[in-house]
Amino acid sequence: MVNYDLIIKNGTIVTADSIVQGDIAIKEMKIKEVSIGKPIEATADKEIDAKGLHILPGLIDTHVHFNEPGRTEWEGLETGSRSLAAGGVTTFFDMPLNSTPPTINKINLELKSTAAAEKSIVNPRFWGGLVPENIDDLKDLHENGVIGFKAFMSPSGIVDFNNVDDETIYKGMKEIASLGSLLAVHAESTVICDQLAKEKQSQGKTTARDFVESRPIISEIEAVRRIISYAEATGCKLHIVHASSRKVVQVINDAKQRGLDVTVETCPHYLSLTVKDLEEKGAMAKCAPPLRDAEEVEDLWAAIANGEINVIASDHSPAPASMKTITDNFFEGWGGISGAQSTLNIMLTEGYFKRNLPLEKIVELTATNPAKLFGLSTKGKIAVDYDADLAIINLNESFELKNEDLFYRHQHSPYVGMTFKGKVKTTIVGGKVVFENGQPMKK
Ligand SMILES: NC(=O)N[C@H]1NC(=O)NC1=O
Ligand SMILES: [Zn+2]
Ligand SMILES: [Zn+2]
Repeated sequence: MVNYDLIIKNGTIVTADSIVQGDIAIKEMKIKEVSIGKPIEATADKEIDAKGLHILPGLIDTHVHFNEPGRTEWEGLETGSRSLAAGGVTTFFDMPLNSTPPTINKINLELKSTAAAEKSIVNPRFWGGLVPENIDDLKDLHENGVIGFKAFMSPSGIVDFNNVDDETIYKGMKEIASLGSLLAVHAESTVICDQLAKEKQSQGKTTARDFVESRPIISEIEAVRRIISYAEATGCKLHIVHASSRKVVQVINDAKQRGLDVTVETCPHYLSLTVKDLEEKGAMAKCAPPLRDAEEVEDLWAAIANGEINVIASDHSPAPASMKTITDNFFEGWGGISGAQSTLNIMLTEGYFKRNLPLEKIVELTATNPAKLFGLSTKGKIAVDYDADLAIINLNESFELKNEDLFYRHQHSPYVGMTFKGKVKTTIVGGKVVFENGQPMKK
C-alpha cells in the first residue's frame, strides 16, 4: 500500500465551489487523494489533525513588491516570503519595480529568480516591466517565464522605472499581444494628478485629505478608459491593478461586456480602510491610488458580491519607518502599504464575518481566479494532481494584530491594532509545512 508524505485528516475543505469534510493525502508535492466522508486509511510520514479547522488552497498573491535585489533594506525575499507563509499565501508574483535593477530585461530577471530560489519559502513568480526603454526585451522576458508585463501610466516613484507614454503603450501592447501575454497596468492620469498636486501644494494645502483629493477617482477612470482603448486597438489582454472604487470597476465591466479581455484587481486596503484612517494613521496608510471614503468601501464589497472583481491582491509595497513618518506635507513620504501578511485576515473578518461573503468566494478571488487568469494550471484548487499548496485556518480564533506578529523586514502595517477573526494555523507549500505554531520556517 502507498505511504504518503502527509495526510491531513478531518478538515473542512473549501474550494471555489464547495465546502466538504474530508481527508487530503499528499505525495511528491502533489495532492494524490481527496476523500470525502470516508477516512484515508493509508500510512504517512506525517499527519495533521485538522478537526475543526478549514483547509483552503494557499493564496496566490499576484501583486507584491519585495524589492530584491537592490533595495533589501526595504524588504527582501526572505522576510517577504516568510510573512506570506504566515498569512496563508503559497505563491507570489513579484512586481518588476522597487528592486534594483528592475525586471526589465532577461539578465535582471535572472538576478531576481536566482535570489528567490535561494531565499523564498513560498513559490515565486515574476512580472516583467514595460517601460519606454525596453520594447526589444519583452520577447526575451516572456520566453523566460514572466507572468505578464506591468506598466505605470503615472510616475512610479522609482527613478529607474519610467512610466509609459502613449507610444510605448501602443507599441508595447502590440508586442505583448503578439507574444500571447498580458499587460497589467497601474492606471492613474499623470496630467490630472500632477496638476492637482501642484495646485494644492502651491496653496499650502498639504493634509491627508488634500493628498487624496489630488488623486481623484476620475483620474483612475480616465486612465482606465484610455488603456482600454489601446487594448481595443491592439488586441492585448489587459489587467487593471488596484482599482480603488466601484466606479473604476464599472468602466472595466462595460469593456468586458463589449467582449474585451480585461480583468480587475482590488486590494484589502481599499476594502478595509478609509480616508479617515489615513488621517489617523498617517503615512502608514498612504498609497496610490489613495484610500477612499466609507461609501466607496461598501460599494467595492458590493462589486465583489456581484462578481465584478477578478482578483484580490495585497500590493504589498513596504518601506522603512523613516520613509513613513508624518511631516506637515502629506505629499511627501513613501506611498505604499505593508499588508501582504493580512490579506486572508481582512477577507475573513471584513468579508466573511462582517458582510456574509461566502468562503468559496474568498478562495475564488485569492487562489482559483489568479491561477486561472495567469496560467498556473496546477494551482488554486484542492483536487487530485494539483500542487499541495494549502492554508489551514481556525475560523473560531480571534487576535489583535501586533507589530511583533509581523514577519516583514519592517514590522509595521496600517492593520496593526485591528482585531481579526480567523487565524492561519499551518501553511503548506508543495506538501511541506512552511508555517506552523506561529513561526515560518527558515530556508
Ligand atoms: N512603486 C510602488 O510600489 N508603488 C506602489 N505603491 C502604491 O501605493 N501604489 C503603487 O503603485
Ligand atoms: Zn501601482
Ligand atoms: Zn504595486
